[in-house]
Amino acid sequence: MALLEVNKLSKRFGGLLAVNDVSFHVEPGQIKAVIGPNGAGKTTLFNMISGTFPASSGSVSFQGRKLKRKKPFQIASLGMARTFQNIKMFSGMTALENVMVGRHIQSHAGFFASMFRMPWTWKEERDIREKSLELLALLEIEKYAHTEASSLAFGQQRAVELARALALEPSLLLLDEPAAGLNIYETAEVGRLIMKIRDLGITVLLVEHDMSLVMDISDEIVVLCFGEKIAEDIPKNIQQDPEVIKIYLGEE
Ligand SMILES: Nc1ncnc2c1ncn2[C@@H]1O[C@H](COP(=O)(O)OP(=O)(O)OP(=O)(O)O)[C@@H](O)[C@H]1O
Repeated sequence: MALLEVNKLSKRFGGLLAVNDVSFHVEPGQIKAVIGPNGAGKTTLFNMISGTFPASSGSVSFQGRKLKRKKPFQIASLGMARTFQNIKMFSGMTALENVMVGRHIQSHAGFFASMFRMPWTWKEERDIREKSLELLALLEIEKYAHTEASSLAFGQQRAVELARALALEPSLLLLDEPAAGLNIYETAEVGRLIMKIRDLGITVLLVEHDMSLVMDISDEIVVLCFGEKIAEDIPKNIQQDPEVIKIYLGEE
């Protein structure tokens, strides 16, 4: 069974059909990418999958369950975490605290009880701290655990963001332009981290403009153009697809 099924999904904004009848599957353990020129509908598609806004028609199923009318936090608690195009660190908080916030969302005690340090939350707090440090180590940024997150280099902030998303213990990770704002070295690093995350058994769906990253790490690619899916294949075939070449060269 597919982990995620996108079935005839459409989104209309007034007279504009931003996503038009798009269907695809994401299989467990895959890295799947959605690409397409500016305005192709990639972010709109992501927002419908993660519950940011409802689809005009069509459906999304996750782990065999339809997600209709579920709010983003409900979808996240089912095991689908996402990151955003613009990195959003909690200001005034260290890298570790940023990850701990992600973990608190799914803790028993709840965010407020933990904030006020109720006695019954102490053990849970210690566990959350330990698990968050493990995630920082996994993403190779443990030495920045106690540095204010917003003062880190972009590539390191991206890694903190990935750790914070992993703190939800997702089975599917949605990444919205993970290489946005990164230089080529940081992009290569993020690519390596994404593959490391996949190797832990976490499925990844990403939207990305950086073609070398997409071609390097994806198992399969969906190409959108003016809201429609025009191709879906392995990277080697996408690179040779005449229609895909035309829209990218046309864009240049
Ligand atoms: N909230 C909205 N209201 C009206 N139109 C919108 C809205 N969000 C997106 N659009 C339009 O829908 C189309 C698809 O936009 P979307 O942001 O999904 O594309 P994209 O592929 O993510 O583009 P980019 O690569 O530039 O981020 C565009 O024409 C955009 O102007």
